[in-house]
Amino acid sequence: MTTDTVARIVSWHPAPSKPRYTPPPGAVDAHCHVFGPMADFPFSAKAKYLPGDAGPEMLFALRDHLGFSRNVIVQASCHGTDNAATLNAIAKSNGKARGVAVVDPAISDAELKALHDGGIRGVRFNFLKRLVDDAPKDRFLEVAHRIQALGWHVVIYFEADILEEMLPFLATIPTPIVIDHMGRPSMSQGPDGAEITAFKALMDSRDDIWTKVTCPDRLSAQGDPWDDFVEVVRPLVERYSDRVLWGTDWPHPNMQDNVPDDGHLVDVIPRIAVTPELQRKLLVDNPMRLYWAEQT
Ligand SMILES: O=C(O)c1cc(C(=O)O)oc(=O)c1
Repeated sequence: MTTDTVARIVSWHPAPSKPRYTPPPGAVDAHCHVFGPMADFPFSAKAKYLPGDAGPEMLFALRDHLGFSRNVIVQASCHGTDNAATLNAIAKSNGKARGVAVVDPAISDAELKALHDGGIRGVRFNFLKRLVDDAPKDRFLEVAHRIQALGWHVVIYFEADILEEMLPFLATIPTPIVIDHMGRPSMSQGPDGAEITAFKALMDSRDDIWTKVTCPDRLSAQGDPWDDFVEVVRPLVERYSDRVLWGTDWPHPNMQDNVPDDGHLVDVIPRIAVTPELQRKLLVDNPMRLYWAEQT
């Protein structure tokens, strides 16, 4: 993408409301991103969108505004396999952020170790054709084997229509797996719909598959306050209470036509995790086990 001719996209709310719900102390926003700033951290030549700057200062201000304590920063596709922007944000967080990288499968062991020292605890494999040009399963599998020694996990982003064909690949991954946005099931099919049922079967196939119960704004067919999402996701949070993570998804890549209010996203939490215990697991215990294991 040539960065001098394309308008830069703003996909986040200019002034998110203050949530009514107060997260428990130590709550982790376990899925968010940073974009740039571009002058310091240019976007990938292969990026499928060109966002405005949404750097660490903005992310940490939002964290505080929403009542969270920590962030897990997931390398956004617009930065390709150069994790410098993500590492920069982690370095500026005073220990309050860790990250998930996207790597070139040819990465050296020394480079992986440097990512670990910079706060990375997982790698992301992205299978969305609108975001990446290729997703080589055989090479991803090699990476998954190599990160085992570091105690990392893999984060996988795919859509419900390819769940079936992903199953053999997922079964061979030797590390814990985190599925982004539940593999994007249809919410309009309801809590017993075919797509969420297939997803639960995947969750049942291994006890080390986790998921992010994120993105009502992306997945709901109804819009804010996303009642269809709540109806489908609440049973999931109860059934897999030790393997669910929550995040804002800020700055909401590609959501410029349907920008969510982050305060409203936080107010979904007590509707999908209906007891203080479920909320503590979702927001504190679970993400701490995956990302700050040495402190648990
Ligand atoms: O659905 C998306 O457009 C999207 C994109 C990215 C990314 O560009 O990395 O990350 C996400 O979590 C979601």
